[in-house]
Amino acid sequence: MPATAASECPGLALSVTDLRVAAPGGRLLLSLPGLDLPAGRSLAVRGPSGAGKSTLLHALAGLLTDVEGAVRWGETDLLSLTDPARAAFRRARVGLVFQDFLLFEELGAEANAALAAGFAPASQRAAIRQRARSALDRLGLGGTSGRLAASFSDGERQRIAIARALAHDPAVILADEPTASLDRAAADRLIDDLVALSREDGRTLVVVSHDPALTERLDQSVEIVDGHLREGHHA
Ligand SMILES: Nc1ncnc2c1ncn2[C@@H]1O[C@H](COP(=O)(O)OP(=O)(O)OP(=O)(O)O)[C@@H](O)[C@H]1O
Repeated sequence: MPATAASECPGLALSVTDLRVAAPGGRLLLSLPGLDLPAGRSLAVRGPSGAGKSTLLHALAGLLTDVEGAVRWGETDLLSLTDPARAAFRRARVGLVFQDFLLFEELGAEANAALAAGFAPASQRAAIRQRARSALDRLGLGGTSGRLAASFSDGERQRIAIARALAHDPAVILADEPTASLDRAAADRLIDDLVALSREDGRTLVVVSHDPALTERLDQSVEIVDGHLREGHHA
């Protein structure tokens, strides 16, 4: 499937310049002179354990405040925003799929996927619930009402987490090791789903992963080693 034409692309371009993240004690965790990703494209972030990959993803999400440099998504310079403005940007534009699934066990798939509806203005709730339902359908989890989150397999839980990230129609999806706890078959299905979110929907996708079956499917890849960047591109 060809990439969505740029004019129709709902994704946002990423531009990182001179990013520096330090631990509270002052140790430098990440130093990135520059990183660019066009709107609607996908980027794999690889590297050894402890290299700074999750730190980068958190910085791209605007979840770290003690950060120097610039992280721009489209026209928005994340680090220049106030905390509430950054949180509002994240809610509106960024879908997060992080390692621990953070599902509410006592709720079903749809209630988990549509969680954002509970915090959204009344006028947006129906649309969020509708998108959560259609994301679950698309990910093969439609018609599961009556089952609690606890009854789903790890692969299914990961897909519920993706449906939740999609429920507010984000321009950007950030995922941390989305296939880490899955068997090969479930991981491969999830990879197809993730790639389609970028290739077919035109969302910008950044995925931290050790899984070559995933990283090789994305448009670009970078390697982080000891807090520093090594860059490489797929054809
Ligand atoms: N708040 C913090 N205070 C001190 N050190 C931190 C903090 N957050 C992360 N680190 C350290 O920063 C380094 C990078 O961590 P990060 O989680 O980004 O690595 P990673 O590449 O995602 O590793 P993994 O593949 O194991 O998840 C690690 O040495 C970690 O211990």
